[in-house]
Amino acid sequence: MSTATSPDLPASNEWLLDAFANRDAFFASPAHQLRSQHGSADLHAYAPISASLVEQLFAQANAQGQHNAVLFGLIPFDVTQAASLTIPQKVQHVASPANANAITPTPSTANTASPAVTSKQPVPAPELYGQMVEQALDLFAQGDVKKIVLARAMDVTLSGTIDQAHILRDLLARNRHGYTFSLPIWNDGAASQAAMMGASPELLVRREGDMVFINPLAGSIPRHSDPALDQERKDGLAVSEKDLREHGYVVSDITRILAEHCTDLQIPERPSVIGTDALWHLSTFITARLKNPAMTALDLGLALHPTPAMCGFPTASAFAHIQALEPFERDYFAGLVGWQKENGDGEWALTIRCGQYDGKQVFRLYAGAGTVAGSDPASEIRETETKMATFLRAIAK
Ligand SMILES: C=C(O[C@@H]1C=C(C(=O)O)C=C[C@H]1O)C(=O)O
Repeated sequence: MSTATSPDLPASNEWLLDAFANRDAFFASPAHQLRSQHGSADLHAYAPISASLVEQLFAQANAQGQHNAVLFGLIPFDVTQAASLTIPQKVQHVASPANANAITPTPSTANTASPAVTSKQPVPAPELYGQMVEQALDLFAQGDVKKIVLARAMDVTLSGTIDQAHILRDLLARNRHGYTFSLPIWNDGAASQAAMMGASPELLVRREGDMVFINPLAGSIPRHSDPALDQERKDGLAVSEKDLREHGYVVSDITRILAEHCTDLQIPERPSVIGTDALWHLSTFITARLKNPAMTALDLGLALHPTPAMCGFPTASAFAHIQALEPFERDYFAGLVGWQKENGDGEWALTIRCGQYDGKQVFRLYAGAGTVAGSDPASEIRETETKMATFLRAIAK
Protein backbone atom coordinates (compact mmCIF):
# COMPACT_ATOMS: atom_id res chain seq x y z
CA MET A 1 0.00 0.00 0.00
CA SER A 2 3.06 2.22 -0.18
CA THR A 3 2.98 2.80 -3.89
CA ALA A 4 0.66 5.77 -4.01
CA THR A 5 1.81 8.35 -6.50
CA SER A 6 0.20 11.58 -7.57
CA PRO A 7 1.38 11.99 -11.14
CA ASP A 8 1.05 15.66 -12.04
CA LEU A 9 -2.00 16.23 -9.88
CA PRO A 10 -2.56 19.65 -8.32
CA ALA A 11 -1.79 19.51 -4.61
CA SER A 12 -4.54 19.97 -2.06
CA ASN A 13 -4.50 20.50 1.68
CA GLU A 14 -8.06 19.44 2.28
CA TRP A 15 -10.73 16.98 1.34
CA LEU A 16 -13.10 18.38 -1.29
CA LEU A 17 -16.29 17.84 0.64
CA ASP A 18 -17.85 21.26 1.07
CA ALA A 19 -21.62 21.35 0.61
CA PHE A 20 -21.81 17.68 -0.34
CA ALA A 21 -25.35 16.79 -1.48
CA ASN A 22 -27.12 13.64 -2.68
CA ARG A 23 -26.15 12.90 -6.32
CA ASP A 24 -22.69 14.43 -5.89
CA ALA A 25 -19.77 12.06 -6.33
CA PHE A 26 -16.66 11.61 -4.19
CA PHE A 27 -13.83 9.09 -4.45
CA ALA A 28 -10.53 9.30 -2.60
CA SER A 29 -7.58 6.92 -2.78
CA PRO A 30 -4.15 7.33 -1.19
CA ALA A 31 -3.11 9.37 -4.27
CA HIS A 32 -6.22 10.70 -5.98
CA GLN A 33 -9.16 12.77 -4.83
CA LEU A 34 -12.13 13.32 -7.15
CA ARG A 35 -15.27 15.31 -6.45
CA SER A 36 -18.19 16.47 -8.55
CA GLN A 37 -21.27 18.50 -7.81
CA HIS A 38 -24.45 17.32 -9.42
CA GLY A 39 -25.55 19.43 -12.40
CA SER A 40 -28.18 19.29 -15.12
CA ALA A 41 -25.63 18.50 -17.86
CA ASP A 42 -24.28 15.41 -16.08
CA LEU A 43 -24.50 12.15 -18.00
CA HIS A 44 -25.63 9.00 -16.32
CA ALA A 45 -26.60 5.42 -17.06
CA TYR A 46 -28.29 2.64 -15.13
CA ALA A 47 -27.77 -0.54 -17.15
CA PRO A 48 -25.57 -3.66 -17.16
CA ILE A 49 -21.92 -2.76 -17.69
CA SER A 50 -20.36 -3.18 -21.14
CA ALA A 51 -17.46 -1.62 -23.02
CA SER A 52 -19.93 -0.06 -25.47
CA LEU A 53 -21.94 1.58 -22.67
CA VAL A 54 -18.76 3.21 -21.36
CA GLU A 55 -17.74 4.29 -24.89
CA GLN A 56 -21.18 5.77 -25.53
CA LEU A 57 -21.00 7.87 -22.37
CA PHE A 58 -17.56 9.24 -23.25
CA ALA A 59 -18.78 9.92 -26.82
CA GLN A 60 -21.70 11.93 -25.41
CA ALA A 61 -19.35 13.86 -23.15
CA ASN A 62 -17.14 14.67 -26.14
CA ALA A 63 -20.18 15.73 -28.15
CA GLN A 64 -21.08 18.26 -25.45
CA GLY A 65 -17.55 19.64 -25.67
CA GLN A 66 -16.30 18.06 -22.46
CA HIS A 67 -12.58 17.39 -22.36
CA ASN A 68 -10.89 15.39 -19.61
CA ALA A 69 -14.19 13.68 -18.81
CA VAL A 70 -14.13 11.30 -15.84
CA LEU A 71 -16.46 8.35 -15.46
CA PHE A 72 -17.51 7.31 -11.94
CA GLY A 73 -19.05 3.88 -11.54
CA LEU A 74 -20.64 1.33 -9.28
CA ILE A 75 -20.60 -2.14 -10.82
CA PRO A 76 -22.72 -4.76 -9.01
CA PHE A 77 -21.35 -8.06 -7.66
CA ASP A 78 -23.51 -9.80 -10.28
CA VAL A 79 -22.48 -7.94 -13.43
CA THR A 80 -25.67 -8.92 -15.26
CA GLN A 81 -27.49 -6.43 -13.00
CA ALA A 82 -27.48 -2.67 -13.62
CA ALA A 83 -24.31 -0.67 -13.10
CA SER A 84 -24.69 2.96 -12.03
CA LEU A 85 -22.44 5.23 -14.10
CA THR A 86 -21.92 8.98 -14.07
CA ILE A 87 -19.90 11.41 -16.14
CA PRO A 88 -20.35 14.72 -14.33
CA GLN A 89 -20.04 17.90 -16.33
CA LYS A 90 -17.30 19.11 -14.04
CA VAL A 91 -14.97 17.11 -11.82
CA GLN A 92 -12.32 18.39 -9.43
CA HIS A 93 -9.37 15.97 -9.57
CA VAL A 94 -6.49 16.77 -7.22
CA ALA A 95 -4.03 14.92 -5.01
CA SER A 96 -5.20 13.55 -1.68
CA PRO A 97 -3.90 15.76 1.14
CA ALA A 98 -0.37 14.70 2.06
CA ASN A 99 -0.81 15.46 5.72
CA ALA A 100 -4.19 13.84 6.01
CA ASN A 101 -3.10 11.87 9.07
CA ALA A 102 -3.39 15.12 10.92
CA ILE A 103 -6.93 15.72 9.72
CA THR A 104 -9.53 14.81 12.29
CA PRO A 105 -13.24 14.58 11.65
CA THR A 106 -14.95 17.92 12.02
CA PRO A 107 -16.96 17.92 15.22
CA SER A 108 -20.70 17.84 14.85
CA THR A 109 -22.38 21.21 14.95
CA ALA A 110 -26.06 21.91 15.56
CA ASN A 111 -26.69 21.49 11.83
CA THR A 112 -24.63 18.39 11.32
CA ALA A 113 -25.36 16.49 14.52
CA SER A 114 -25.34 12.78 13.77
CA PRO A 115 -28.76 11.13 13.95
CA ALA A 116 -29.43 8.30 16.36
CA VAL A 117 -30.13 4.70 15.34
CA THR A 118 -33.85 3.99 15.74
CA SER A 119 -33.73 0.39 14.49
CA LYS A 120 -31.13 -2.16 13.50
CA GLN A 121 -32.26 -5.30 11.72
CA PRO A 122 -29.70 -7.98 10.82
CA VAL A 123 -30.37 -9.83 7.52
CA PRO A 124 -30.25 -12.70 8.35
CA ALA A 125 -29.96 -13.05 12.16
CA PRO A 126 -26.33 -13.80 13.20
CA GLU A 127 -27.24 -17.40 14.21
CA LEU A 128 -28.60 -18.03 10.72
CA TYR A 129 -25.41 -16.61 9.25
CA GLY A 130 -23.52 -19.10 11.45
CA GLN A 131 -25.68 -21.87 9.94
CA MET A 132 -24.76 -20.67 6.44
CA VAL A 133 -21.10 -21.09 7.41
CA GLU A 134 -21.87 -24.63 8.67
CA GLN A 135 -23.49 -25.43 5.32
CA ALA A 136 -20.39 -24.14 3.54
CA LEU A 137 -18.23 -26.41 5.72
CA ASP A 138 -20.34 -29.40 4.55
CA LEU A 139 -19.79 -28.33 0.93
CA PHE A 140 -16.01 -28.16 1.49
CA ALA A 141 -16.14 -31.66 2.94
CA GLN A 142 -17.90 -32.86 -0.25
CA GLY A 143 -15.01 -31.42 -2.19
CA ASP A 144 -16.40 -29.49 -5.22
CA VAL A 145 -15.68 -26.06 -3.77
CA LYS A 146 -12.75 -24.83 -1.65
CA LYS A 147 -13.74 -21.33 -0.59
CA ILE A 148 -17.04 -19.41 -0.34
CA VAL A 149 -17.29 -15.77 0.73
CA LEU A 150 -20.50 -15.46 2.74
CA ALA A 151 -22.06 -12.10 3.43
CA ARG A 152 -24.74 -10.67 5.65
CA ALA A 153 -26.47 -7.31 5.83
CA MET A 154 -27.87 -4.95 8.45
CA ASP A 155 -30.76 -2.54 7.85
CA VAL A 156 -30.26 0.59 9.91
CA THR A 157 -32.92 3.26 10.31
CA LEU A 158 -31.84 6.66 11.64
CA SER A 159 -33.74 9.35 13.49
CA GLY A 160 -32.98 11.93 10.80
CA THR A 161 -31.14 12.58 7.55
CA ILE A 162 -27.37 12.45 7.55
CA ASP A 163 -24.63 14.87 6.60
CA GLN A 164 -22.69 12.91 3.99
CA ALA A 165 -19.61 15.17 4.22
CA HIS A 166 -19.41 14.56 7.95
CA ILE A 167 -19.54 10.79 7.47
CA LEU A 168 -16.97 10.85 4.68
CA ARG A 169 -14.55 12.95 6.77
CA ASP A 170 -14.93 10.49 9.62
CA LEU A 171 -14.22 7.54 7.30
CA LEU A 172 -11.26 9.36 5.71
CA ALA A 173 -9.71 10.10 9.08
CA ARG A 174 -9.75 6.40 9.93
CA ASN A 175 -8.87 4.98 6.53
CA ARG A 176 -5.84 6.90 5.34
CA HIS A 177 -4.67 4.04 3.11
CA GLY A 178 -8.03 3.05 1.73
CA TYR A 179 -10.65 4.05 -0.82
CA THR A 180 -13.41 6.26 0.52
CA PHE A 181 -16.42 6.99 -1.62
CA SER A 182 -19.96 8.16 -2.09
CA LEU A 183 -21.41 7.62 -5.56
CA PRO A 184 -24.99 8.02 -6.75
CA ILE A 185 -27.24 5.11 -7.69
CA TRP A 186 -29.47 6.06 -10.63
CA ASN A 187 -32.19 3.46 -9.96
CA ASP A 188 -34.81 6.18 -10.01
CA GLY A 189 -33.46 8.12 -13.00
CA ALA A 190 -32.35 11.71 -12.64
CA ALA A 191 -34.46 12.09 -9.51
CA SER A 192 -32.51 9.40 -7.63
CA GLN A 193 -31.30 10.25 -4.16
CA ALA A 194 -29.68 6.90 -3.32
CA ALA A 195 -25.95 6.39 -2.93
CA MET A 196 -23.35 3.80 -2.10
CA MET A 197 -20.98 5.04 0.61
CA GLY A 198 -18.02 3.38 2.25
CA ALA A 199 -14.33 3.08 2.99
CA SER A 200 -12.84 0.06 1.28
CA PRO A 201 -9.34 -1.17 2.07
CA GLU A 202 -9.09 -3.23 -1.15
CA LEU A 203 -7.82 -2.13 -4.56
CA LEU A 204 -8.98 -4.33 -7.44
CA VAL A 205 -6.94 -2.49 -10.06
CA ARG A 206 -5.27 0.84 -10.70
CA ARG A 207 -3.97 1.59 -14.21
CA GLU A 208 -1.32 4.20 -15.02
CA GLY A 209 -0.46 3.93 -18.72
CA ASP A 210 0.41 0.31 -19.37
CA MET A 211 1.21 -0.43 -15.71
CA VAL A 212 -1.39 -2.04 -13.47
CA PHE A 213 -1.44 -2.42 -9.68
CA ILE A 214 -3.56 -5.02 -7.92
CA ASN A 215 -3.84 -5.51 -4.16
CA PRO A 216 -5.99 -8.44 -3.06
CA LEU A 217 -6.76 -8.92 0.63
CA ALA A 218 -8.07 -12.14 2.17
CA GLY A 219 -7.54 -13.69 5.58
CA SER A 220 -8.45 -11.38 8.45
CA ILE A 221 -8.53 -11.00 12.20
CA PRO A 222 -10.11 -8.20 14.28
CA ARG A 223 -7.55 -5.91 15.99
CA HIS A 224 -7.17 -5.73 19.78
CA SER A 225 -7.13 -2.55 21.84
CA ASP A 226 -4.16 -3.82 23.88
CA PRO A 227 -0.99 -3.19 21.78
CA ALA A 228 0.77 -6.40 22.84
CA LEU A 229 -2.27 -8.56 22.07
CA ASP A 230 -2.81 -6.62 18.84
CA GLN A 231 0.77 -7.46 17.77
CA GLU A 232 0.21 -11.10 18.73
CA ARG A 233 -2.86 -11.24 16.48
CA LYS A 234 -0.93 -9.65 13.61
CA ASP A 235 1.95 -12.14 13.98
CA GLY A 236 -0.52 -15.01 14.29
CA LEU A 237 -2.31 -14.05 11.07
CA ALA A 238 1.00 -14.02 9.14
CA VAL A 239 1.53 -17.73 9.89
CA SER A 240 -2.08 -18.97 10.08
CA GLU A 241 -2.36 -22.00 7.78
CA LYS A 242 -6.12 -21.47 7.27
CA ASP A 243 -5.74 -17.79 6.39
CA LEU A 244 -2.73 -18.36 4.11
CA ARG A 245 -4.77 -21.01 2.26
CA GLU A 246 -7.75 -18.62 2.00
CA HIS A 247 -5.42 -15.93 0.65
CA GLY A 248 -3.64 -18.34 -1.69
CA TYR A 249 -6.83 -19.10 -3.68
CA VAL A 250 -7.16 -15.39 -4.41
CA VAL A 251 -3.57 -14.78 -5.49
CA SER A 252 -3.35 -17.87 -7.68
CA ASP A 253 -6.60 -17.10 -9.50
CA ILE A 254 -5.64 -13.45 -10.04
CA THR A 255 -2.21 -14.57 -11.28
CA ARG A 256 -3.83 -16.94 -13.77
CA ILE A 257 -6.02 -14.17 -15.22
CA LEU A 258 -3.26 -11.55 -15.19
CA ALA A 259 -0.98 -13.91 -17.12
CA GLU A 260 -3.50 -13.78 -20.00
CA HIS A 261 -3.48 -10.00 -20.16
CA CYS A 262 -0.11 -8.88 -18.79
CA THR A 263 3.64 -9.36 -18.82
CA ASP A 264 6.26 -8.52 -16.15
CA LEU A 265 4.13 -9.85 -13.29
CA GLN A 266 5.72 -8.97 -9.94
CA ILE A 267 4.13 -11.03 -7.20
CA PRO A 268 5.66 -11.27 -3.71
CA GLU A 269 6.20 -14.85 -2.58
CA ARG A 270 4.38 -14.36 0.70
CA PRO A 271 1.59 -11.99 1.70
CA SER A 272 2.27 -9.17 4.14
CA VAL A 273 -0.11 -8.07 6.90
CA ILE A 274 -1.81 -4.68 6.63
CA GLY A 275 -4.01 -2.99 9.21
CA THR A 276 -7.19 -0.97 8.95
CA ASP A 277 -8.46 0.73 12.09
CA ALA A 278 -10.47 -2.40 12.92
CA LEU A 279 -8.81 -5.44 11.30
CA TRP A 280 -5.56 -7.06 10.19
CA HIS A 281 -5.60 -8.50 6.66
CA LEU A 282 -3.24 -10.63 4.60
CA SER A 283 -2.32 -8.52 1.57
CA THR A 284 -0.41 -9.14 -1.68
CA PHE A 285 0.67 -6.16 -3.76
CA ILE A 286 1.01 -7.13 -7.44
CA THR A 287 2.28 -5.07 -10.37
CA ALA A 288 2.18 -5.99 -14.05
CA ARG A 289 2.36 -4.48 -17.53
CA LEU A 290 -0.59 -4.73 -19.93
CA LYS A 291 0.02 -6.61 -23.16
CA ASN A 292 -2.61 -4.45 -24.83
CA PRO A 293 -2.33 -0.85 -23.63
CA ALA A 294 -5.86 -0.18 -24.94
CA MET A 295 -7.22 -2.40 -22.16
CA THR A 296 -8.75 0.01 -19.65
CA ALA A 297 -8.62 -0.24 -15.87
CA LEU A 298 -12.28 -1.28 -15.94
CA ASP A 299 -11.69 -3.88 -18.69
CA LEU A 300 -9.05 -5.54 -16.53
CA GLY A 301 -11.15 -5.14 -13.38
CA LEU A 302 -14.05 -6.93 -15.09
CA ALA A 303 -11.72 -9.70 -16.32
CA LEU A 304 -10.67 -10.28 -12.70
CA HIS A 305 -14.10 -9.89 -11.10
CA PRO A 306 -15.36 -11.59 -8.99
CA THR A 307 -12.04 -12.62 -7.45
CA PRO A 308 -12.03 -15.36 -4.81
CA ALA A 309 -11.75 -12.49 -2.26
CA MET A 310 -15.36 -11.49 -3.01
CA CYS A 311 -16.81 -14.80 -4.27
CA GLY A 312 -14.77 -17.94 -3.60
CA PHE A 313 -13.01 -20.71 -5.45
CA PRO A 314 -13.65 -22.14 -7.97
CA THR A 315 -15.56 -19.03 -9.03
CA ALA A 316 -18.59 -20.55 -10.80
CA SER A 317 -19.51 -23.02 -8.08
CA ALA A 318 -18.83 -20.50 -5.29
CA PHE A 319 -21.07 -17.99 -7.10
CA ALA A 320 -23.90 -20.55 -7.35
CA HIS A 321 -23.60 -21.43 -3.65
CA ILE A 322 -23.70 -17.74 -2.69
CA GLN A 323 -26.94 -17.33 -4.65
CA ALA A 324 -28.40 -20.35 -2.86
CA LEU A 325 -27.18 -19.56 0.66
CA GLU A 326 -27.46 -15.77 1.05
CA PRO A 327 -31.06 -14.65 1.75
CA PHE A 328 -30.65 -11.21 0.13
CA GLU A 329 -29.24 -9.58 -3.01
CA ARG A 330 -25.72 -8.18 -2.78
CA ASP A 331 -26.53 -5.48 -5.34
CA TYR A 332 -23.46 -3.16 -5.34
CA PHE A 333 -21.82 -4.81 -2.32
CA ALA A 334 -18.69 -6.78 -3.33
CA GLY A 335 -18.74 -5.17 -6.76
CA LEU A 336 -16.49 -2.46 -8.18
CA VAL A 337 -16.40 1.21 -7.22
CA GLY A 338 -14.16 3.73 -8.88
CA TRP A 339 -13.39 6.09 -11.72
CA GLN A 340 -11.55 6.23 -14.98
CA LYS A 341 -10.55 8.65 -17.69
CA GLU A 342 -11.23 8.19 -21.37
CA ASN A 343 -7.62 7.02 -21.91
CA GLY A 344 -8.36 4.06 -19.60
CA ASP A 345 -6.34 5.15 -16.55
CA GLY A 346 -8.24 4.91 -13.31
CA GLU A 347 -8.81 3.16 -10.03
CA TRP A 348 -11.39 0.49 -9.17
CA ALA A 349 -11.71 -0.63 -5.56
CA LEU A 350 -13.98 -3.36 -4.22
CA THR A 351 -17.25 -2.10 -2.75
CA ILE A 352 -16.84 -3.37 0.82
CA ARG A 353 -17.00 -1.76 4.32
CA CYS A 354 -19.94 0.12 2.90
CA GLY A 355 -23.63 0.79 2.98
CA GLN A 356 -26.39 1.63 0.55
CA TYR A 357 -28.09 4.87 1.52
CA ASP A 358 -31.68 5.58 0.44
CA GLY A 359 -30.98 9.32 0.48
CA LYS A 360 -33.14 9.83 3.55
CA GLN A 361 -32.90 7.85 6.78
CA VAL A 362 -32.19 4.24 5.86
CA PHE A 363 -28.94 2.39 5.23
CA ARG A 364 -28.28 -1.23 4.34
CA LEU A 365 -24.82 -2.18 5.61
CA TYR A 366 -22.99 -5.26 4.32
CA ALA A 367 -20.07 -7.45 5.30
CA GLY A 368 -18.69 -10.75 4.09
CA ALA A 369 -16.01 -13.19 5.14
CA GLY A 370 -14.17 -15.89 3.28
CA THR A 371 -14.88 -19.40 4.55
CA VAL A 372 -12.72 -22.45 3.87
CA ALA A 373 -12.35 -25.89 5.47
CA GLY A 374 -11.40 -25.16 9.08
CA SER A 375 -13.40 -21.90 9.37
CA ASP A 376 -15.26 -21.36 12.64
CA PRO A 377 -18.85 -20.00 12.40
CA ALA A 378 -18.51 -17.93 15.62
CA SER A 379 -15.31 -16.27 14.34
CA GLU A 380 -16.96 -15.42 11.00
CA ILE A 381 -19.93 -13.85 12.86
CA ARG A 382 -17.46 -11.70 14.87
CA GLU A 383 -15.43 -10.82 11.78
CA THR A 384 -18.47 -9.62 9.84
CA GLU A 385 -19.66 -7.66 12.87
CA THR A 386 -16.26 -5.93 13.10
CA LYS A 387 -16.35 -5.21 9.36
CA MET A 388 -19.69 -3.38 9.75
CA ALA A 389 -18.63 -1.51 12.88
CA THR A 390 -16.50 1.26 11.30
CA PHE A 391 -19.25 2.30 8.96
CA LEU A 392 -21.95 2.04 11.60
CA ARG A 393 -19.90 4.24 13.94
CA ALA A 394 -19.51 6.81 11.14
CA ILE A 395 -23.22 7.12 10.32
CA ALA A 396 -24.64 7.31 13.83
CA LYS A 397 -23.41 8.16 17.26
C1 LIG B 1 -15.98 -9.34 1.86
C2 LIG B 1 -15.31 -8.51 2.66
O1 LIG B 1 -13.96 -8.52 2.80
C3 LIG B 1 -13.15 -9.43 2.07
C4 LIG B 1 -12.91 -10.66 2.82
C5 LIG B 1 -11.80 -10.81 3.62
C6 LIG B 1 -11.63 -12.06 4.46
O2 LIG B 1 -12.51 -12.91 4.44
O3 LIG B 1 -10.63 -12.19 5.17
C7 LIG B 1 -10.81 -9.82 3.65
C8 LIG B 1 -10.87 -8.74 2.84
C9 LIG B 1 -11.86 -8.68 1.76
O4 LIG B 1 -11.31 -9.24 0.61
C10 LIG B 1 -16.01 -7.46 3.45
O5 LIG B 1 -15.34 -6.64 4.07
O6 LIG B 1 -17.25 -7.44 3.43
